[in-house]
Amino acid sequence: MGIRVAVAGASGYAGGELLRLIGGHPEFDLVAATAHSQAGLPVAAVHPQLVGLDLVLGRTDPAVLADADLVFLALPHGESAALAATLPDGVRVVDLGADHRLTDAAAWGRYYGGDHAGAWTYGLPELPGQRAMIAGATRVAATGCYAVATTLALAPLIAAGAAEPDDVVVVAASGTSGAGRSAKPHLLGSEVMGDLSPYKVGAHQHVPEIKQATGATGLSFTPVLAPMPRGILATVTALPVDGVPADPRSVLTDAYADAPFVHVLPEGAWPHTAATLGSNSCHLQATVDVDSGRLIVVSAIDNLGKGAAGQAVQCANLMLGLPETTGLSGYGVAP
Ligand SMILES: NC(=O)C1=CN([C@@H]2O[C@H](COP(=O)(O)OP(=O)(O)OC[C@H]3O[C@@H](n4cnc5c(N)ncnc54)[C@H](OP(=O)(O)O)[C@@H]3O)[C@@H](O)[C@H]2O)C=CC1
Ligand SMILES: CC(=O)N[C@@H](CCC(=O)OP(=O)(O)O)C(=O)O
Repeated sequence: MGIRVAVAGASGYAGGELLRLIGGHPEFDLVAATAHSQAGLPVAAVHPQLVGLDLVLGRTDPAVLADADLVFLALPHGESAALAATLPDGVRVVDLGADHRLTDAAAWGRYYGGDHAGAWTYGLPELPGQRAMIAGATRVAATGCYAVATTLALAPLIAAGAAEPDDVVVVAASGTSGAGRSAKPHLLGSEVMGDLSPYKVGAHQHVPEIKQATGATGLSFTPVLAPMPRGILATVTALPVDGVPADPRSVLTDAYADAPFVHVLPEGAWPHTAATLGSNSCHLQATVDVDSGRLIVVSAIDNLGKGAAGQAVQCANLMLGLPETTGLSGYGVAP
């Protein structure tokens, strides 16, 4: 018997990707997968890509989950905190939702509303010192999808004193699975195909999370919905400190020398989403804008991989004393 893991919210997009990764993980045994409106259905009826996984979705009930060694929560914002509070201390928990990411209660109230449940250990192993923090934690709040792509691009530049923290501009495009699987008119094929549309302009909930994770003090973030199922491409620009650009690419290369899933691409090669699909990788490239002198970093991830389920498994591996790469691939699926 391996390590007993359970997934709450298994009928959703992030939950489905978790089930796929757990199925290929050499140390994990899936003991429960739960849902809400779709409880009672076989997993393969909800996720046809998982045919052969003979399990019925249970109800999201603490009694079903408490028997696991580790529980992944892939629930809508606001649902994780109440459930997690009912799980025994001995059960490790990785929450893919936002409930426990922010340390600042005022920022939580401004962007999410309702009671602030308090912060857990932040689940981005590539931040300095964070790998050890995650390894010692029993509760981890995995990073938001846009926050993964942006933070991996920006945090080393601010930490190295290469980028001014007070004037950061990010424009990031996401595939539609980033919005979850529940039916919404603006996500219909007829609405999305052939279109690029900005949304939550000037008021996206990942702004306080990115500022917390990177040390940025002034951040303009514009998300764009893109006509593809998966992937995030974030373009991050910042002013160089004292107006003198350091080589941003070498700052990133040094920062991620020991990070198995972050790849600074060869000079001249630029990240694109298709190359990261199905992987737990983040692809980065950086340069200095010849006109404005701003530092530019482009970052690509699979929002359901490094942006959600892959990153959650990476954190779970660390919490359980396994190599962080166990059961995860840095290679994408193409074409
Ligand atoms: N999609 C993404 O790219 C990313 C998502 N995340 C986070 O992961 C979490 C899940 O996201 P995602 O998979 O996209 O969402 P989905 O909408 O695709 O799935 C939501 C899941 O939660 C269940 N659910 C819905 N309402 C309730 C409720 N009231 N109580 C308990 N369970 C409920 C659904 O069950 P049922 O279908 O049976 O109703 C389903 O299993 C969110 O917190 C999201 O922010 C994080 C990073 C990236
Ligand atoms: C395309 C789209 O709508 N994306 C969602 C991403 C949010 C998400 O998935 O939540 P976390 O990453 O915070 O968990 C949005 O912009 O709100």
